[in-house]
Amino acid sequence: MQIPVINRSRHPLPEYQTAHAAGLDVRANLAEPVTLGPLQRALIPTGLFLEIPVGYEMQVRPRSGLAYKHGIGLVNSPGTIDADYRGELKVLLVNLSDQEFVVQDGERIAQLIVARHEIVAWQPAETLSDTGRGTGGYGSTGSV
Ligand SMILES: O=c1ccn([C@H]2C[C@H](O)[C@@H](COP(=O)(O)OP(=O)(O)OP(=O)(O)O)O2)c(=O)[nH]1
Ligand SMILES: [Mg+2]
Repeated sequence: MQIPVINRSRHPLPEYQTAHAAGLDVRANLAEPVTLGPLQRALIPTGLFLEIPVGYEMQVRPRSGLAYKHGIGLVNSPGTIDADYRGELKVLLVNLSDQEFVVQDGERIAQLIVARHEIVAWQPAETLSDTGRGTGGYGSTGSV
């Protein structure tokens, strides 16, 4: 898929790091490093502006290495980039560890996945079809 992109960052475009990676690693574009204290969050700019095709969305997902080693996640995981968004792609990092974490300029902070989505037309109804599950949820099937 081709996605028009304006790169106003000092860094390369997001890239697949291995042959069959699902996610394109995206880099922070920072004039100076950002320090995240425990439980602090920050909207990190990327310098990228995209035009995602209609009928598709982009998901911004955490990197497991940052999550495991430093407790860095995304507050809104997965972030959703809409096809009609023309602003700068930003990444909402949160520090879930008890140590400070410094986000460096050019650091790969998240990964981007493009996915097709349906467009819903609601069909108002009075009843819904019967199922074995019915209204059960939230652990109704047990844990073992
Ligand atoms: O991690 C994210 C999430 C969102 N966005 C941008 C693109 C997206 O299309 C727009 C709106 O995001 P969302 O719909 O999740 O936020 P909202 O709180 O519903 O804002 P809005 O009222 O603008 O839709 O913000 C990002 O750059 N990064
Ligand atoms: Mg919205």
